[in-house]
Amino acid sequence: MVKHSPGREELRKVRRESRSLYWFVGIFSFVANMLMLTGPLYMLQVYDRVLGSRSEATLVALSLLVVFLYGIMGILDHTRGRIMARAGARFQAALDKRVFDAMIRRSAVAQDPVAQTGLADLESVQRLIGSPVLMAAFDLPWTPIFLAGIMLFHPWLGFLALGGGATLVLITLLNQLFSRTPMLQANVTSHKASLMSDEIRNEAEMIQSMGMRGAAFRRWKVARDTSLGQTVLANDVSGSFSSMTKTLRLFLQSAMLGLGAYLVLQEEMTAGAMIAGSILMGRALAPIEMAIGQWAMVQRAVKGWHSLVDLLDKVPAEQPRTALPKPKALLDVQSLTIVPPGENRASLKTVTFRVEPGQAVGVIGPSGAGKSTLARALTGVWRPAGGMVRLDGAALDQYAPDVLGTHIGYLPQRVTLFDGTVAENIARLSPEPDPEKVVAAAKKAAAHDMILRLPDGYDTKVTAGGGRLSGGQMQRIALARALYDDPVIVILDEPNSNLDNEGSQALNHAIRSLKAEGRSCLIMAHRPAAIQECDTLLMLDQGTRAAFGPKEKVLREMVANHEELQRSAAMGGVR
Ligand SMILES: Nc1ncnc2c1ncn2[C@@H]1O[C@H](COP(=O)(O)OP(=O)(O)OP(=O)(O)O)[C@@H](O)[C@H]1O
Repeated sequence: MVKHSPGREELRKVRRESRSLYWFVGIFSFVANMLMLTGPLYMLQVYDRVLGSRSEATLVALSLLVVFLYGIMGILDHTRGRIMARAGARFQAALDKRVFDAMIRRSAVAQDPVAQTGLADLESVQRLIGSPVLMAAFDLPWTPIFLAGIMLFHPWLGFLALGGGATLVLITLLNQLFSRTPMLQANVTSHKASLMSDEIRNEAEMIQSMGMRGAAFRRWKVARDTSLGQTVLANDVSGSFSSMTKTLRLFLQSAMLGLGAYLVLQEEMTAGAMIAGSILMGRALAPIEMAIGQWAMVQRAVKGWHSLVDLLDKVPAEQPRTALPKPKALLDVQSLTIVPPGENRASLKTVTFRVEPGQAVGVIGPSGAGKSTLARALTGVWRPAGGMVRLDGAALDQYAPDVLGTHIGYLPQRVTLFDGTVAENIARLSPEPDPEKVVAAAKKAAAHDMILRLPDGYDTKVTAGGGRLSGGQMQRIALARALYDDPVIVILDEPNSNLDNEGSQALNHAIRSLKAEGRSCLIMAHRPAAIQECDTLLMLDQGTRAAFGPKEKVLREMVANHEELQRSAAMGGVR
C-alpha cells in the first residue's frame, strides 16, 4: 500500500490546477493525430489512384489538400507545445514560494540533500512538463490505433510493426534498468563538485593566503573526475540504447518496405498500402523513440518529483496563525531542552529563566556551553525537544516566523551580509527599504556615522563576505539589521567579537537605549566588555543552567577570576 504523503498530495493538487490546459492539449493531440493519417492516406491515393489514372489534376488537388491539412497539424502541434510550456511554468510558479520556504526552513535545521536541491528539482519537473516527451505521452494512445491500421493493410505487416514496437519498449525498459543508477550518480557527483567549487571560491582569500590552492584543486579535481567518469558512464549506457533504437528503427523501416514489396508481388496488397504502412509505423513508434531519446530528462524529473515529495513531507505547509498584538518584551523560558538537528545529545538541558522588559541578560559560559544553541532556540529556529519558550505569554510557534522575526532581533555569531546595498541589508532585504527605519536602526546601533563615511553611504554595495567592509563594520551593520523595525527582544551572539573600543562603546550605548525603551536584550558573551550593561547574568555549563541572577552575585559566586573580569569590564575595553 502506498503510504499517505501530504507532500505528494500537495504536488498533485497543483498539477490538477492545470487540468483544463491538459484537456486542451488532449483535444489538440487528438485532432493532430487524426491529421497524422494525412500522410498515409495521401500515399494510398497517389500510388493507387493517381499513378493508375495518370491524372495530374487529381495529384494537384490532393497535394493542395495535404498542404492545407499539414498546415493545420503544424499549427495544432505548435499550439499544444506552447500550452504545455505554460502548464510547466504555471506548475513551477505555483510552487516556487512553497519550495523556497521549505528549503530555507529545512536547511536551517538540517543538512539535508533534498533541501539543497529543492528548487532544481522543481525546475526539472517543470522542464519535463514543458518538453516534447510529455507531449509524446498524449500521442501514445494512438500507437495501438496506428498499429491496427497497419494490421488492416496486411496482418504480416501488422505483426512486424508490433514486434518492432515491442522490441523498442523492451529497449526502453532495459535503458531504464541500466541507466538509472549511473545517471543519478552522475547528477549527484556533478552537484557535489559544483558545490565544492562554490565553497572554494567563497573562501578564495583564505585559500590564496595560506597556499592552499594546490590542495584545494586536488580535492576538487577528485570530485570533478568522479563526476566526469559517472557522466561518461551514464552517456555510454544511454548512448548504446539510443543507437540500438536508431538502428532498429532504420531496419524496421526497410523491413516494412521489403515485406510490403513482397506482399505486393504476391498481389496481396497494393503499392500504396506498402508506403502508407511504412509511414504509419513511423508515427506509431515515434512516441516510444522520443521517450528513449529524452530518457535522461524523464529520469531527472522523476527523481525531482520524489525529492520534492520528500522535502514537502518533511516541511509541512505553515498553517495561517491568528495575528497576535505586538508582544511586550517578556521572555519566559521554561525547562528548555534543545537537541541540535541530526544529533541525539541535548546541548541545552532543562534551562529555566525569565527576562523582564527593560532587562539586559548576559549569557556566559565556556565554549560549547550552549550559548549559541540558546540564541537559536530563542529566535525560534531550533524547536524545543522539551520545555517551552514564551514571548509575552505565547509560545514562539504561535507567531508566524516572519512576524516573529520582526519582534526578535538577532545578531548571529558569524555575521554574513547579502549582495546588495548597506540599506537593503539593514532593512533585512526588503525590496523597498524604509529609509527612516533604516537610519533609525543604524543610529540606534551607533553605526550611522560609520556608514556615512563609506563611499556611497547607505547605498554602498556590499557582498556576502562583506566586500569592502571590515569585520567590525560588518558586525555593526548586522547590529543595525537586528535593531531594524524596533524588535521587542534583541539577541546578540558575541556582538563585540570584532569591535574596537569605539565599537564596543557604541554597542553598550545601543543596549542602554534598548533598556530605556523597555525592550529586553540577551547577550551571549565571552568578553566582559559585552556584559557591561547587563544587570542579570545567566551562566551555562555543559548545557545546564549553572547560575542565574544579578550580575554581581553570579560573578561573585560562579566566576573564580571575577575581580579580573570586573576590572577589564570597567575599562570597557578589549581584553
Ligand atoms: N549545528 C549543530 N549541530 C550539532 N551540534 C551542534 C550544532 N551547534 C552546536 N552544537 C553542539 O552544541 C553544543 C553547544 O554549542 P554552542 O555553539 O551552543 O556553544 P557556545 O556556548 O555558543 O560555544 P562558543 O562560546 O564556542 O560559541 C556543542 O557541543 C556543539 O557541538
